[in-house]
Amino acid sequence: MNSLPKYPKALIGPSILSGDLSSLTNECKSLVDAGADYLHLDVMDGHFVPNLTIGHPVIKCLRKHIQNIYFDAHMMVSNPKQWIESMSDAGVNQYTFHLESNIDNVQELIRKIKEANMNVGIGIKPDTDVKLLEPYINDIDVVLIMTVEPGFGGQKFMPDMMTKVKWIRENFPLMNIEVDGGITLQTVDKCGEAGANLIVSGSALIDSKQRSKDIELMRHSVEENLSKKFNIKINNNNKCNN
Ligand SMILES: O=C(CO)[C@@H](O)[C@H](O)COP(=O)(O)O
Repeated sequence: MNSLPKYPKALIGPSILSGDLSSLTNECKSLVDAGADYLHLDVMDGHFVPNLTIGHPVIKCLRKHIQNIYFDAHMMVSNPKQWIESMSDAGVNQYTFHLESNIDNVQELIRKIKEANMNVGIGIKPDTDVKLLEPYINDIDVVLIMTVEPGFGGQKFMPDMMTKVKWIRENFPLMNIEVDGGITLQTVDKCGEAGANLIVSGSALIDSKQRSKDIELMRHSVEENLSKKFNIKINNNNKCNN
């Protein structure tokens, strides 16, 4: 079984979007060596967002070179049902789709992702009401709160999104809450203070000259906040299992 830790832990998942995609394996290995807890893979289809990135053929090749890390696929695609089997076959551990994409039946989509042996995430864009997630939260593994408009790396963090994170942490205390977009050493504190525990950081970590230290600083900030504000205890085994 591919799993996240049972209780919310502070985990750092670098996004490879701003990395050197011509050397994806090396880029990912360097992030894993620097202490990444998981890798966040941004999949874009040019319809749901105005950008194109990588798909399952690339991820499948990547998986042949990197086995011991959890792959979190952020599916910024119009038809998330279409890619479930191929992403599972490519070695993806978590399939996060967007509530705003074309979905006939959300529960059926969740079921199909689980049947394909992947964890389920649901993401929402900045303009989407967090309460729309409520009917599904107990059936999924991760909620993804976008802190920028999806589509591009290097955008500015939207602090207003922290009210959504707080609402989820207060109402679903054990939920894995992932935040993504504009997260740096300057903005990560706000994420942990609001109750986020899964931190996606792209350009800040890719461009860093001290990735290992920055990953550690980000993790420490989130651990401190989770334990102080929400009494969520952390143990040392932080890795996600693949
Ligand atoms: O999903 C996305 C963008 O759509 C993100 O994963 C970004 O790639 C994060 O990059 P930074 O904002 O941290 O540079």
